Amino acid sequence: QRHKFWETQPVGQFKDLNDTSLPEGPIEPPTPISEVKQEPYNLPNLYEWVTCDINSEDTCAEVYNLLSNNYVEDDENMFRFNYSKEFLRWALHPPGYYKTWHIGVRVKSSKKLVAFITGIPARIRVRTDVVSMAEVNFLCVHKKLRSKRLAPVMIKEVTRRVHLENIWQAAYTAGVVLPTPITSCQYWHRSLNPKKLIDVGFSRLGPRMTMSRTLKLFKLPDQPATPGFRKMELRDVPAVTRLLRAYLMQFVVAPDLDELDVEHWVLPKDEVVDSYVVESPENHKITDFCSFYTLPSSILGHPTHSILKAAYSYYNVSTKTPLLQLMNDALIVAKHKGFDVFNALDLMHNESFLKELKFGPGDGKLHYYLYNYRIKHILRASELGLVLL
Ligand SMILES: COc1cccc(CC(=N)NC(=O)c2cccnc2OC2CCNCC2)c1
Repeated sequence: QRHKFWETQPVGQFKDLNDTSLPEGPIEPPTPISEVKQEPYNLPNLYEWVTCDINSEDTCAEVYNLLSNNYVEDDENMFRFNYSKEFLRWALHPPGYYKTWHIGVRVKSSKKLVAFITGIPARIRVRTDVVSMAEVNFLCVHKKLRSKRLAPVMIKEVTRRVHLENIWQAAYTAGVVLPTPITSCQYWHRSLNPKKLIDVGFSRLGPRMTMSRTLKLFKLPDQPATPGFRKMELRDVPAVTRLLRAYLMQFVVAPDLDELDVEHWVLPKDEVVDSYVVESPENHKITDFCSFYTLPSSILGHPTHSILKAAYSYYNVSTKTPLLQLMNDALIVAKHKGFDVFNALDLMHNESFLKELKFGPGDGKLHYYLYNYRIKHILRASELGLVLL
């Protein structure tokens, strides 16, 4: 009964894992748009499809509330992602987005939003192959409607709407193992506000550690160490795009970002995404760059704290400043901005700084998937250059 749905889908199947005769690339060929199912999939009777216009304040608030109350929790159900409305507008409106890929399910009678799933277009390179894909995210079914098998029909519907735009591949992540991960990343956390993290049960006081010893362990300087370290500005987009494109070429799977993508995804946006460049003081060249996005979590059932302010490592490029020093500067500015914790996955070159910068391993993994694209061998996390929100 496991993976009853995924065994019907064009994804790497566990049974094919050792079959090295299967070629890398699309599993099924595209079909003519006229042969794509033209009408939405059937929902159980009480429910109806709705396209969610995230630009509408009311709809955005409905999506925010659905996710805030029903989206992903940690393994111990102590925290739940709390994506903000401005974050959702940012995440769902990249260059070339399709409104029709922001899909909701309402109760016909009450019009209550009870489920959601999204796709956004992205060009993803796999080795030397640049593929137009959908990045699928924010799959959420209201807690009261779980195990009604709504998720498979949500996935089929977003797939259908992606097919209608002549796109045949997708990328997505999950905290659970499905057929079949292209890689699995361990997540890591760096305490910035250890007292609050211990108060809310996110972290525990280490063995033989006092609170004052713990505060000292995680203490950070007030200012970044790197000369020329400053917030990214619009005028930096061409240089950052060149840096990022060159850097991402070393990974097996990575986004193919142009200047418009970099302007959207990496330019600082208050309470959504922060990015910094290192401008060399002598020749004013941009030599390095780091970024992190803002994803708070609700703290479930705590008497005095309701929100955990978390920064998530995004894209970082070091060509002159050692990555260790660049990321320490990212920690310093994140602390300065009031974040409680800085999270990172062990993809790209992150492994090289995690332990030294006092990150601790999280209690779970994030698995990456491609839809309708076979990868011959599972990748090492360090071969992955794609960060999903
Ligand atoms: C601390 O609050 C949490 C609230 C919900 C879940 C988790 C654990 C977890 N599942 N974390 C991650 O998936 C994660 C850990 C480090 C970096 N990125 C991550 O996920 C990102 C990327 C995938 N979409 C969610 C955000 C933690």
